[in-house]
Amino acid sequence: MADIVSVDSVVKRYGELVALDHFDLHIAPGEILGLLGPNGSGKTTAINCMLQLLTYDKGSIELFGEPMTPARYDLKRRIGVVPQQVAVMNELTVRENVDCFCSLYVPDRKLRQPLVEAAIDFVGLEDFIGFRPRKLSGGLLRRLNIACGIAHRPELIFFDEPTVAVDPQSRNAILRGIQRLRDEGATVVYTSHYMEEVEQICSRIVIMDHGRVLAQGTADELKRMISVGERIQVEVDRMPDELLARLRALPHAITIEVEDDVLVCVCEASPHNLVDVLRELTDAGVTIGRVWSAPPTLNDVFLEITGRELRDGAEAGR
Ligand SMILES: Nc1ncnc2c1ncn2[C@@H]1O[C@H](COP(=O)(O)OP(=O)(O)OP(=O)(O)O)[C@@H](O)[C@H]1O
Repeated sequence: MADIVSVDSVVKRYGELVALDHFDLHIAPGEILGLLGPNGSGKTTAINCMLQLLTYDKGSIELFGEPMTPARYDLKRRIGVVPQQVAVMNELTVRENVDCFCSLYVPDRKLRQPLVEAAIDFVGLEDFIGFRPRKLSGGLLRRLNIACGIAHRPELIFFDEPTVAVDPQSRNAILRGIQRLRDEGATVVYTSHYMEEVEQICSRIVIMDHGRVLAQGTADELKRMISVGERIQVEVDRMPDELLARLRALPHAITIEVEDDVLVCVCEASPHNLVDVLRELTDAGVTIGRVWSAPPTLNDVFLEITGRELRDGAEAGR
């Protein structure tokens, strides 16, 4: 089937700054595509170019197999946007807000009414229909933002960091909702700083930085692209320097550190890593507590591919 989104070699400059540098993106129908990148990597710029909210300098963008231009209202009607900043009208109630956004696409009030009800049910705001936004918690506001973006039943939906500053219950409701939208036939572009969310719901992930695509694939494919194969952690009572040196000389060791009496060994993939580490520890007479071994995370992928943490300092505490 033809791609729903085809972005080819798009260049977007803000003065001297190249925000998109020959950016490519192809999305098949029914995908939940995770667009991952550190702050300032160009995610929002890419989305805004696709939506024609920004002009770009070079390249081409097709949506639903048609060239996307600012005047293609027929295509825009088939798209839903849930922006990063909550964008609702404070003087309107929850129901009026959803109705107002939906009316931009569905002018007929009779046709609109069931769509508005369905969107409110979808995000679980039935008990709040008469509330004005300032009476809603951060999580409920985000859910209202989503209802406003999806009420007209778009085929392609952009979620730009929809779970920032959201309580865990609302976050889970939002993630389940996105999966349901996909199950009902929508294609989704999802940007987030939270890798566990991306891993949970996205069928494919694109990692970008400096306006370029650095890697793409399923979470498992991305994990196989990097050198890290395993992270072994062992509780130890002590760690003599010469033992640390021996561990660092093991054939597949990448980094060996001790953090709060836990030895953390990041290794390349090999069937013998755990046996090798434990043998060195027992030979040295170190007392061993709990032992964990885990495959690489998307964070490892991100770090190795971009050289940067996905979360910046302000958000790392979440
Ligand atoms: N209107 C603008 N004028 C000038 N530079 C801009 C403008 N908007 C964005 N930029 C710059 O373009 C680059 C890409 O920004 P963009 O907002 O697309 O990144 P992002 O990946 O969405 O970041 P974040 O995760 O923080 O939302 C950044 O260096 C940013 O400072």
